[in-house]
Amino acid sequence: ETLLAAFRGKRQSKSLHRYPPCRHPEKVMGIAPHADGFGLTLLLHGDDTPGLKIRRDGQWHPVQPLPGAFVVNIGEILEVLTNGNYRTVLHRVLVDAKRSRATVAMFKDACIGGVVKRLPELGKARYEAIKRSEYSKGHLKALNKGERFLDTLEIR
Ligand SMILES: O=C(O)CCC(=O)C(=O)O
Ligand SMILES: [Fe+2]
Repeated sequence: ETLLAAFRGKRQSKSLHRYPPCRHPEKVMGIAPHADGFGLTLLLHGDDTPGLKIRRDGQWHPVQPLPGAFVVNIGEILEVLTNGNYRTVLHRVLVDAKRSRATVAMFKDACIGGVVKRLPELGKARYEAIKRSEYSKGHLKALNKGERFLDTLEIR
């Protein structure tokens, strides 16, 4: 219930992606590695061209497109809300040599009273609480450096 409340009434945004084919797919990157910066992402494939890869156990694994099905991505904010019980996943997009690819990503924001922090019932915080507005700045800055903002919020 408190988790639902963190999402209720928050902003929803979308990105439409189109990745044209490229004869030298190894030379370009569709989307560089990142973790999504909101609460939850729903990703819909518009075709069955592969391209999405997730990072797990030090390797990139392909995500098979399933037209009509959503790929659900845990955003960094959901990781903080759940105090690390749900983990965000680093992902990237490679382009295809012959086929174009189209996706729609929907991002749902979340926070508690304007702050990104763990749900109060989840015990000792594993991440620093941070104002939603400050979080955005930090996330963007980290993104540009190819780093994860979450790593700087983690309390060690
Ligand atoms: O197009 C995709 O498969 C992924 C898009 C994505 O990662 C994003 O918009 O954050
Ligand atoms: Fe993403």
